[in-house]
Amino acid sequence: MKEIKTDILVIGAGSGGLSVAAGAAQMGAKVVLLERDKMGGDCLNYGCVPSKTLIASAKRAHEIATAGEFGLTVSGTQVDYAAIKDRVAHVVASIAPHDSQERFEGLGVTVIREEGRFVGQNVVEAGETRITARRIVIATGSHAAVPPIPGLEQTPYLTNETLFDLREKPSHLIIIGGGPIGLEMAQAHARLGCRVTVIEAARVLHKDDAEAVSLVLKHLRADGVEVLEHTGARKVGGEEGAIWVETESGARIEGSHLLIAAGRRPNIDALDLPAAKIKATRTGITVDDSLKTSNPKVFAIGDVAGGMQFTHVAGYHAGVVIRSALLGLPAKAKTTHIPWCTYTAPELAHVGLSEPAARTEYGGRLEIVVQPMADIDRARANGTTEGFVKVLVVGGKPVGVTVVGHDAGEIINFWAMVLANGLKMSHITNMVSPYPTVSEINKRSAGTYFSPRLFDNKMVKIMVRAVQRFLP
Ligand SMILES: Cc1cc2nc3c(=O)[nH]c(=O)nc-3n(C[C@H](O)[C@H](O)[C@H](O)COP(=O)(O)OP(=O)(O)OC[C@H]3O[C@@H](n4cnc5c(N)ncnc54)[C@H](O)[C@@H]3O)c2cc1C
Ligand SMILES: NC(=O)c1ccc[n+]([C@@H]2O[C@H](COP(=O)([O-])OP(=O)(O)OC[C@H]3O[C@@H](n4cnc5c(N)ncnc54)[C@H](O)[C@@H]3O)[C@@H](O)[C@H]2O)c1
Repeated sequence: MKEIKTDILVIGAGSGGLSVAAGAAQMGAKVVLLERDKMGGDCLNYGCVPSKTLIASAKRAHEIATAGEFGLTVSGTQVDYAAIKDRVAHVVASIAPHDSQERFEGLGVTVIREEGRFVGQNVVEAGETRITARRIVIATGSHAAVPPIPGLEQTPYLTNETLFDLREKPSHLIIIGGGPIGLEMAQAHARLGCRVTVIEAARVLHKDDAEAVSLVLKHLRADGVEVLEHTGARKVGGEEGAIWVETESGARIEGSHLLIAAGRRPNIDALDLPAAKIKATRTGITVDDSLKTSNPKVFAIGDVAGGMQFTHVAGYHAGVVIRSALLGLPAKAKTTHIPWCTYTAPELAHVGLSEPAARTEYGGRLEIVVQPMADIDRARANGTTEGFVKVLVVGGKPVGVTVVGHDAGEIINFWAMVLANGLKMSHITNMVSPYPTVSEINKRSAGTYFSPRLFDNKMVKIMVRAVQRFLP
């Protein structure tokens, strides 16, 4: 067995692990990085990148199908599902060099392509190598949770790890789970000409603003997606190409393919966490707000830590750990300024408190501003008038924002900046937005907030009359 001593050992070369490894190595630390599968983790290989690339094809298909509204006649469009998957693979391959073993070795990281397993409090074995580290960062991510539905184990099904390799277009895709994965893939497939049924045990996108979700649902249904809510899958069966699902409400759905998108489980089974006295639950490794596990020499970041499961959160966690493990500075991971976006059409994005949480916390002090997209001239020109920005304001400061509409994920960036820096609505009125842009909606939201204060205010009217009397 080969022995290595290092400053930092990172287990998992996905969004979180790669960011820690790159940062630590470039700041002069000795870094060892373990990866048991593909460099780049879920986001690059089985998650964000392939899903958003597939959505891009679906968006084109939809634009062509609705070109008539813009005075264009298009005929004879064919969907070549295999060619779309070729493009998905091509885009993944074009990003892969950034996450590659070669690039990281070039940064001075020792990359070992083996599975890591704890054999002591700060000792990990990976293949024929034993690594002893001053600090260890677990960034092993998550995998698709497969619910214990009778018959599922004997039935062929897809997960996010196999969906993007599928080359024959499903004639009828049944999806169990109406979270971000389920809905993004449902709409993309419907727009590519598949029949799609989503079975959701609770309500779809249950973490998001209910009013915004209902707009998303309206559009999904208009695209032909059948969405069954508040009913779980009771029984599943069938064979390749002929799958059936019975729901708790008694419906029987027959389709060609089944996608399981029913949440995530942390990748912890191979780690032998008890050997390092690290505590975990079903949802992830237990961490404090500095991302330390129950073993103070070991951190856990990203999906495996069981909190918000997004690439940008894994990257943010990496920064917190670098500050603490490398520079010895106090660092805490917060969540109130973390945005997210579900890339359906319309997109649905959020940052900060939800409306129910803000009501509980602030009661009567909460003010709500809703700015419709239809008031924005550029949205009219673009034909994307559906949607709104909803800002939850307390004492002049936004505490939560939901955006639903075209490019909501782009618009939420602005509000992420506002919340991260504790800016007020008055700061937003100071800016000037170029006309005509869709992002004008942000400034308009601040205008909508201040309008009643300015225009429905007796004192302002009295003051203006008085000033007008004395002005030369
Ligand atoms: C279909 C889909 C779409 C998504 N879309 C988005 C999106 O649009 N935006 C967004 O922000 N997030 C999205 N996500 C979530 C995002 O992919 C994850 O939050 C992100 O990848 C988590 O990063 P991570 O570093 O924690 O884990 P990962 O990126 O999964 O990396 C973990 C790595 O650890 C390796 N590993 C595991 N165990 C071991 C071990 N014992 N030893 C060595 N290596 C190990 C794994 O092989 C993997 O490479 C999506 C996820 C899915 C499934
Ligand atoms: N755009 C993005 O940023 C993006 C996209 C995809 C995924 N992600 C990340 O990946 C995570 C996982 O996504 P997800 O959609 O799998 O998870 P999720 O947990 O958000 O949604 C899973 C859904 O499946 C339902 N469900 C579970 N068991 C079921 C059953 N037996 N029958 C019917 N419904 C059932 C749940 O009620 C839930 O609504 C997300 O929470 C998010 O953090 C992000």
